[in-house]
Amino acid sequence: MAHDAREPPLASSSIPIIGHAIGLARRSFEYYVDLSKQTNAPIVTVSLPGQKMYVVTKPDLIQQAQKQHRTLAFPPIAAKFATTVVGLSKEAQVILADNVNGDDGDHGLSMETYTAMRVALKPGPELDDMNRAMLAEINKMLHQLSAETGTKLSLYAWLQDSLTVATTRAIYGPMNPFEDKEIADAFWDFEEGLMSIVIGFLPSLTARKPVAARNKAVRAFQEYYKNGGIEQASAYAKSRYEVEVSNKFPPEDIARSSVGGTIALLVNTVPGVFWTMLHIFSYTGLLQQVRAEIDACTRTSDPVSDGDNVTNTIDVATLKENCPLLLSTYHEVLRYRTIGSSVREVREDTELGPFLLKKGAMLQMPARVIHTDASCWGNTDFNPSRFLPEEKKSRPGDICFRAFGGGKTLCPGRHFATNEILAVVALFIARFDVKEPTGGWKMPTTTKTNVAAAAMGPDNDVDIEFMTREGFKGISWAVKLEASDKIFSIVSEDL
Ligand code: HEM
Repeated sequence: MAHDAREPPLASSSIPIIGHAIGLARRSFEYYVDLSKQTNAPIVTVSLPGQKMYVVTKPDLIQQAQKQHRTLAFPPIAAKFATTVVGLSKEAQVILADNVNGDDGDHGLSMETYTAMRVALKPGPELDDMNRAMLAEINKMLHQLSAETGTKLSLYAWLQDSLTVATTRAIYGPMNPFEDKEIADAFWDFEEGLMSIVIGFLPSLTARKPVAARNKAVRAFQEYYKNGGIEQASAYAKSRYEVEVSNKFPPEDIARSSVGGTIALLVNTVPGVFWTMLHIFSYTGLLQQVRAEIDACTRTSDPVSDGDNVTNTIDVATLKENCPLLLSTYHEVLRYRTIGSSVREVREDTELGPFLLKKGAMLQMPARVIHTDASCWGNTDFNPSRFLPEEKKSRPGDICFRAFGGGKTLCPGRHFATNEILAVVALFIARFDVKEPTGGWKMPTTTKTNVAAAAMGPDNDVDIEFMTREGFKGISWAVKLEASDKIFSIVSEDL
């Protein structure tokens, strides 16, 4: 592949033509880190069979790339990815392609969907309603655990099953298709085989299992819409649906797009809770400190004025104001455990700083490279105190934190996800004691992580043994959220 001297320096490979493709297949998200160490340049050119790719390795250059969103564009890639992953019809592809990148204004399915999602997910009454519905489900899911004596649990499997129902019920309402365990399992079979659908030459042959699982979930969504399930859904689901109907998206494609949309809802939140819990359990002394913060903002009902039953109430808004170590730990888990790469298509020859990017190439901005860069973070070992307000002053700019991407495509679900993760973690820690496994905690490896995800996935589950905390037996628990007018500023754009 021709290389202009003004393009970013070429990353070398010992095996010609396919060397980088092999590296990516073998090392997954760590390959970008290998490349950045090997070249020590702010951006490198990586030659893949049939595709030129640039990998940005420094946050300043990422900021510049984000500002050029017309020529370094995300929506065209998202549209192609969605088309393949959920199997959109030809008719739907034409509708989606119309003004896909917003070059002719804000009209069209692509642009209107982004706007609808951002509006419904921004802090305010609509998001509060969705969060409250989600928190009520989370409280039920923890209630079902109530363990007076030692109980064993496979942590990841439990989180995946429970959060799938809790989250999707909050989004799709009481007729939510994922209430049916078969549909929930079909969704996760589809998600597990997602990359084989993307890479497959003829997915219906080469990715049979995930395609069949996806189609099962699609049929369940078709039934849901036919039976009017959307009428009782959240503002988020309703506004997406209304945009699709007004753009004349065919009904089957609306169901397909809903299966695709559920990926964003679930795939990063489940590992987000899993890793936050494991890091808190395993880091010496952290569980006790975080628990003391949570206990201090748990309200216990007064048996005289509130009745005989003692109820402990946790307010997520209070947690976010009064538990700095819990928040710092969550923030650090995201730094340490996210890998998401913001991807852009180079739509015309574009200058990025002193470099020339060629039309047709793909631009990757992997969070993992920035999150493991010692020039941003100093010592990059896991440090739960890193994001405490007092520590923050001695850290470089927040542009180094890339867990939710940034710029125009900054994750609009970050507030919803943050509330969900903090609520599950806080309620679990407040209610239960966890027994340290014989031989200590072992963090699962993450080599099988789906590279399209934003968070690492564990290669194996972790079995935990837990029981109700001493002195907390027979207590009822409630979780609530006062109006979230004070948001937790997790990325520099929120400040
Ligand atoms: C811990 C959980 C989550 C993480 C780590 C995460 C991370 C990300 C990342 C890295 C991006 C790409 C940003 C870019 O390209 O610059 C993204 C985009 C997106 N996320 Fe999330 N996300 C999470 C949860 C959620 C949830 C719960 C929702 C929905 C309620 C959601 C909805 C979206 C959407 C719609 C986009 C596309 C935005 C656009 O293209 O404008 N995410 N997310």
